[in-house]
Amino acid sequence: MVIDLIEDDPFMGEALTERLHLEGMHCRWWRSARDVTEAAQRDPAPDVVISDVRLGDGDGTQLPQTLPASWRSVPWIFITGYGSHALRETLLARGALDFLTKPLDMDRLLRHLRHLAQPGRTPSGLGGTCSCPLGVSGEMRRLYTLVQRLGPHWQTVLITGESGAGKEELARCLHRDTLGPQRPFIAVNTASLPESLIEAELFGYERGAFTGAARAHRGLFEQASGGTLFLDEIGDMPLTLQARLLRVLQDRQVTRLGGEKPQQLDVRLIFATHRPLHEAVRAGQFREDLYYRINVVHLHVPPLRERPEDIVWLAQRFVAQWNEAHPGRARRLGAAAEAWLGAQRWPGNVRQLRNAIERACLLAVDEELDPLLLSESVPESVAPPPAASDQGSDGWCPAGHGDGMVRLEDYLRQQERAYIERALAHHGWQIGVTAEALGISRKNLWERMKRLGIQ
Ligand SMILES: Nc1ncnc2c1ncn2[C@@H]1O[C@H](COP(=O)(O)OP(=O)(O)OP(=O)(O)O)[C@@H](O)[C@H]1O
Repeated sequence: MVIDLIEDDPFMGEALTERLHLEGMHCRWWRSARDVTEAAQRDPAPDVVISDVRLGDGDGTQLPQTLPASWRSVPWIFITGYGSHALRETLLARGALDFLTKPLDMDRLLRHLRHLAQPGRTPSGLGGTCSCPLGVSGEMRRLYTLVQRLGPHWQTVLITGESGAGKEELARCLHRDTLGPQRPFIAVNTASLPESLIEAELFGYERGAFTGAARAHRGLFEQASGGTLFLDEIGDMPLTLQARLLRVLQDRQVTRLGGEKPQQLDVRLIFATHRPLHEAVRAGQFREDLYYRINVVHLHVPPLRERPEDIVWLAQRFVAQWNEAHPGRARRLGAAAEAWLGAQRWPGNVRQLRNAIERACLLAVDEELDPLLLSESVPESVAPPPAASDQGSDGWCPAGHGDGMVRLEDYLRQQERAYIERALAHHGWQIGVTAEALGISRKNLWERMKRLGIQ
């Protein structure tokens, strides 16, 4: 993998190139906007660009626009000593992979580079005006490209992905971008409705169709007419209803319960499930004919842990949403909080991340969110509960100063030690494998173990 570094500060440039060479990466260093512009006329584009924002002879953020298109289509990471939240948002929205402030979080930079170097990854770049509302990772941008290609014509779409990964968010995005926000979007969780009610809710009923049907009721198919009906948890739908749904898909008509006149169906149906449907088919819990019928256009939302570039981007969005809804109680993520967020696996996906941010925003005393506060919102976080002997009187915090708090450095050191020990145990104390899993070099792991007293 070829990395191009654009950096006018000689110390920073030298330190970075040396470090990347030590990590076994090939890095070319351009000291000015002019140098890289000349290089771009004669050399092929690298695999990734790391660029300073303020260059002696130009603005690094404008540089991509002046370079050939092939240079814009690779990932760009911006680094700066003068970070602003607004600039960060703008660059990420434009498609930058990340925006790092100096002093650089080297581990985070290396994580990105190693991730990009993995075989089979198709990184995406700045794409000019491209702005993906789903995330900044290559995976989410690819999904968004698919959404745009689908256009308004497809009538049936299947979305799969773990719970909380963003299936409904994708469905809403598909609806907005291809049918338009003014059309109806109706979401229904088929697993949350009692079996006896689902049919009446979906198909509607005529007056007197059953005891208690005092007046006619428009079903969800009718209510979503001209727009989208999003049917969530389709894998848990009862078999009897599956048969009825299949008929709807075949005839594209719906009839109210107790009614006689079928109505033409003018609705896009988006089905979603967190269950592997083919397994449900094999287990006899899902009709095979229905499976083939709905599995024409299939979009898969990867879990958050498989697209770590999205974590901080999403977190920033949630903080920005909080700030908008709570004027005068501004919150912001500092480098420590971002590093902590990026190190989590988020088994509950984006929903869990959103909840953690909202809770921390609510409970925070200071503007900058404390990683400790965030970790309390994530019970499955890498942070193990402190040993009983370490707990303060209220049981949540290691004893330190008189107020029950410990210094942040001590807390982070404790977390780092526990995480590395856990990783080592998981990988049978094999240094090489553990270092690779943690995204650091063997040497780096040895150094950390020595510093943290891990034997
Ligand atoms: N790309 C995204 N941008 C902003 N918010 C998102 C994104 N993806 C998910 N979310 C938020 O995360 C939460 C969970 O997302 P969503 O409901 O779409 O997940 P899901 O996969 O449909 O979950 P489930 O299977 O449990 O229904 C929601 O609050 C949603 O707004």
